[in-house]
Amino acid sequence: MTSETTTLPTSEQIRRAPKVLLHDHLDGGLRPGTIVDLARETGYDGLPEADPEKLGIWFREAADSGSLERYLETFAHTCAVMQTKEALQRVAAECAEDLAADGVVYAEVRYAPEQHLEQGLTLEEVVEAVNEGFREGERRARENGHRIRVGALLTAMRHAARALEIAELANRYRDFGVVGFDIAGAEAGFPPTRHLDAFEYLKRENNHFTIHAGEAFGLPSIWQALQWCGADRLGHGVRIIDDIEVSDDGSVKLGRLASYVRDKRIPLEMCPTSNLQTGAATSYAEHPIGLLRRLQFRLTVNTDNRLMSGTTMSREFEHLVKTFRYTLDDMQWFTVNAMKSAFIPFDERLAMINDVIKPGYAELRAEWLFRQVGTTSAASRGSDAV
Ligand SMILES: O=c1[nH]cnc2c1ncn2[C@H]1C[C@H](O)[C@@H](CO)O1
Ligand SMILES: [Zn+2]
Repeated sequence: MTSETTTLPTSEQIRRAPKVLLHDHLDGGLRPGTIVDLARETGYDGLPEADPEKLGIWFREAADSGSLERYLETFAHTCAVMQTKEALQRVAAECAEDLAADGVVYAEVRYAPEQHLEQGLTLEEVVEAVNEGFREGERRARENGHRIRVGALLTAMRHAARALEIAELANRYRDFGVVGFDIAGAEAGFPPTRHLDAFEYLKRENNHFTIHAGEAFGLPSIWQALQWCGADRLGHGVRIIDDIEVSDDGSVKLGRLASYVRDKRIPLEMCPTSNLQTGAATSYAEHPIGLLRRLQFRLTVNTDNRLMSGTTMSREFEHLVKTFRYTLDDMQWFTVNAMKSAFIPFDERLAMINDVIKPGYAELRAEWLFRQVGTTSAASRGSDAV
């Protein structure tokens, strides 16, 4: 049988397929050329390279250290050039444009407002500048024939002590471009319960949050994020694999925490390339996404930091297609999972799934029907064609 359900999608199809991105850092996705421009405009002289191409390579290599802590050091340069309203607007607009050009139809992009106050902006000014940038990027994308909707997630840094303040900020801008909250930064030594007050506040406000957990630290971090803090989703969560036993005969046994995560349909924001760089996984082939997909966890595919990982949503899917032979059906499964797990209202998620995602994949799946037949004669093809 020949149909798109059995053949692998091409790079072009992967790019055109509607995609949903839940885990992408604004300060981890700048265009290298923009960093160079902004450094010149704002007088930042700390960049390790002045040439955009070399700078892009520098970020990828510096982030390729095998350690989350060293990976995070590279953000000093991106945050350094994101300290004015104009810079934040430009970076946010380009982010929306780049995602849309890559076929992303819905994205939740996160950043830590507290990291953009060095030149006197207030937290509110930061949020409003980024929101304006996203709206501008959505407009420009539309002019170029793409449709995208971008929501912001406000991140608090886990080594700092401003989580409650940032959670309040997220709540205040809830109907104005901000769809949720997150904590990020070094995981080992900074358990999510340090910020329990922020999570309890958001729960009382019926608001949504995700927590980076189970990336550089294992099960205790995931357990705390879910059972103490009440996270709606897990940023990464790959280490849940530590609670799953695969025997030599192929049988699989889930521990209590892994069972809970699967039974409760807790969304896992998988970021394969980022995990290879920080040492959370050793190769695409051995990335837990393969097993977790087979076990039907609620998995989503994400970029984390497009600049540091030299990646895009399409590239992440290309790696998965090549490694696990995922089809368009698999891509749709990941995409519907992501849309179900988004922080916008249910009716909007449903409309995105039914009116944008499913028709988009259906169109791609139907392409083989319209492929032009060659000049081969019926005789040379044999007589058993149906
Ligand atoms: O993968 C990550 N794990 C933990 N923290 C991260 C990761 N990627 C980026 N961050 C941090 C660095 C950024 O400055 C911050 C806000 O986007 O979030
Ligand atoms: Zn992240």
